[in-house]
Amino acid sequence: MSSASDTIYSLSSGGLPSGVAVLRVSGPSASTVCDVLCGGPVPPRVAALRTIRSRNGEIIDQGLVLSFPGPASFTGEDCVELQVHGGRAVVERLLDELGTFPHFRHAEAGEFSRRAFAQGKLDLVEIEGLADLISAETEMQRRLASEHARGGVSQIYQGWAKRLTHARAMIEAELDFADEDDVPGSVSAAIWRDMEHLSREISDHLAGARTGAIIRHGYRIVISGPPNAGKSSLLNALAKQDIAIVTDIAGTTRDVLSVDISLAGFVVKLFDTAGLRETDDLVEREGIRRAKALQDEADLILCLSDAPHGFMLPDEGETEILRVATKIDISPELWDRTAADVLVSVETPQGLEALISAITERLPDSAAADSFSVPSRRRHGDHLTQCLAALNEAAKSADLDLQSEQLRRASDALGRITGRIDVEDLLDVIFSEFCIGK
Ligand SMILES: Nc1nc2c(ncn2[C@@H]2O[C@H](COP(=O)(O)OP(=O)(O)OP(=O)(O)O)[C@@H](O)[C@H]2O)c(=O)[nH]1
Ligand SMILES: [K+]
Ligand SMILES: [Mg+2]
Repeated sequence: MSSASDTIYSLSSGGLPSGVAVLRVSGPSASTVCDVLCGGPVPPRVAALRTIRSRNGEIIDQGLVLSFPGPASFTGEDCVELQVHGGRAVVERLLDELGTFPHFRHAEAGEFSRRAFAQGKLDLVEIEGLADLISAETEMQRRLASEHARGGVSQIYQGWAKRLTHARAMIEAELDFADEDDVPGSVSAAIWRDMEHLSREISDHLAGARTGAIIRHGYRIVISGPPNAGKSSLLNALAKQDIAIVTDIAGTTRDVLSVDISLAGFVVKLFDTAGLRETDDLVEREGIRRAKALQDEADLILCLSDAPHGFMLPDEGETEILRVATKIDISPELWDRTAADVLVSVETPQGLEALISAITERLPDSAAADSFSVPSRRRHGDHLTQCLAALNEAAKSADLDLQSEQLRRASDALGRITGRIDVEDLLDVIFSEFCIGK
């Protein structure tokens, strides 16, 4: 049975063998590791070079020992870290040895972070940021994750929560003293002015959710157009890899093909799709259905055509579209300046740089100072939307009781983002994203 009173341990560094392996221990008995295996206590937060011996005095390894007495540690509990040689047998032996300590057990995935949350060292947004930081693969993902992990976004939410609490307190006061004349009406007016500002701030922040999603999940570009427009050829050219089959037979691509490329620090997901046309071929029809479905989820659609009047623009939807003229090596004279947004040929090749620039221009602006203070997850966006709805309800209502109740809802919604309230059901989901040792 896992219990919070256990002392937990695990390898916290990556795959073995490695130059150095870091083993982490956290819990009430962590410091006994220094006493029993490392020849005695070590000074807090200073690396101490020690010979590490088993209980029966056999030398296991020599390494650095660090002690972080709680609460000034990652988990908030007493922690000890052993930096040893990263050989499999060394690590195995040490883990075995730690397993023999009373009330010690191996940590579960994310358990160190979960303890940090339980001890109030980190809130949920910071923890999610940490999980993202560990899995970050692009520069933008790293910057987004870092902003969340270091508490920048939590600070914003805390500031908002404080203003909501203040507003509620003032309204409650007005309720309590409604019969008396000594609550100045201007207090209430000032509160509602601030709530209006708050509402706008939250809306602006919510508008950044798309940026957060693009950074985490990638910017989705669907390549579409009639058969033989050169879609697969363009995918291959942009990916600089021979991924999709290219032939002069119309209807070559049926399944959706996808490849990730990296652009200006973002993950860009390119999708090659079946050529759009009327057909009785069952397989091709399914491919076309999938192609159209994908357009709905796209951030950008590249509509390809090798003839000026051949563009098949989607009928509806708000997705941005770029008209890309293809194969312009064949008959460049067909194309006047307004017929397409970009002109390319994969043969010569030409126009690919211009196409890449046009795509890059449409990526979120990473230069703005607050580009990374955006909601990074769906759950944040959902709670913020609830918060905003309650706030707007409160502002509309003339009844003090209702105003107070709606403001309470608004701050509860904020509290759920950082995990201050009512998130028990969420915890397993969030911490399961972690690897063991974090
Ligand atoms: N000259 C020239 N030919 C091209 C160019 N791009 C593609 N082609 C040719 O056009 C034909 C069709 O290209 P694909 O890339 O298979 O076209 P597609 O749009 O994926 O076709 P489907 O998958 O069948 O819908 C192939 O024979 C390509 O070699 C280009 O820039 N210049
Ligand atoms: K083809
Ligand atoms: Mg194709």
